[in-house]
Amino acid sequence: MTKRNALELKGVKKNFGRAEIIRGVNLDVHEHERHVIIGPNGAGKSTLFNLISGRLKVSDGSIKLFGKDIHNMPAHKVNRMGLSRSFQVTNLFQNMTVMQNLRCSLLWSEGHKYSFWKSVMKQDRVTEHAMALAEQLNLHKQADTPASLLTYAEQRALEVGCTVASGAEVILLDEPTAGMSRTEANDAIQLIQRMTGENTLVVVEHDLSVVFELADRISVLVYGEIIATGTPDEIRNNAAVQEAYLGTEVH
Ligand SMILES: Nc1ncnc2c1ncn2[C@@H]1O[C@H](COP(=O)(O)OP(=O)(O)OP(=O)(O)O)[C@@H](O)[C@H]1O
Repeated sequence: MTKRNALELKGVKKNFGRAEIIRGVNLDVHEHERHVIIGPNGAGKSTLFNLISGRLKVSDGSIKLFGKDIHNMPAHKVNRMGLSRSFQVTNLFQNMTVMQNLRCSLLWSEGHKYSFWKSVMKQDRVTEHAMALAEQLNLHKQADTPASLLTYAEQRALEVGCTVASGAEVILLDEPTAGMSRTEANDAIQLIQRMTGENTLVVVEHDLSVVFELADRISVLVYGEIIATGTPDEIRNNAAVQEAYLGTEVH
């Protein structure tokens, strides 16, 4: 049975001035899969994420989310259509507590405006859901702690929690284990696996042990082009990938 595509990129290009940074990317991300994008520094991974999430306009080509065109839609509309990009730590509400951050994302998923925040704060249902998420994130003991006082790893966990709480089916995570110790990174992978269950996940990641642990499929972006897409084993054994990027790291 053919798998439904959550995301479909066809001939996507992005120029900055005369520099062509994304050079005709074709990429299918299947529904429910964990798809990791790897590539050397400057390959264009962040730019690709910015194009998918609507932060940047494509210069050419198309991007579909569950069959609907989303390229050149503003980021908030792409988000409303079911795609959420992990907020960087700096985008958490730093002065708000863990619970308030989670509530905010839950309310966004239900379409409330932030201006209704105070009245809706009383809703027991939202509170219960936020507490359940805090427990899943192992942040329930810090439920009333402002985000700014959490450790770095806890902030990244909360960021994942808020992304999941926002109700998107497709989740983009940008280097979710960057700056973490090995133990923290392992915990973060487990948390991502636990929290994102049935979601479709697209992840940019540098740490190859994380990549091979997390990915159902991997795409390798080199110099603005995807040179290979496949299962972790296929990518490990792909001669072009080894030559262009992975080199001895695989071995
Ligand atoms: N707004 C911009 N204007 C001009 N050039 C840009 C812009 N954004 C990115 N670039 C250039 O595009 C190229 C790809 O950058 P990008 O950040 O997408 O790569 P990356 O694969 O995410 O790199 P890294 O792994 O180091 O984060 C780089 O040469 C960068 O300088």
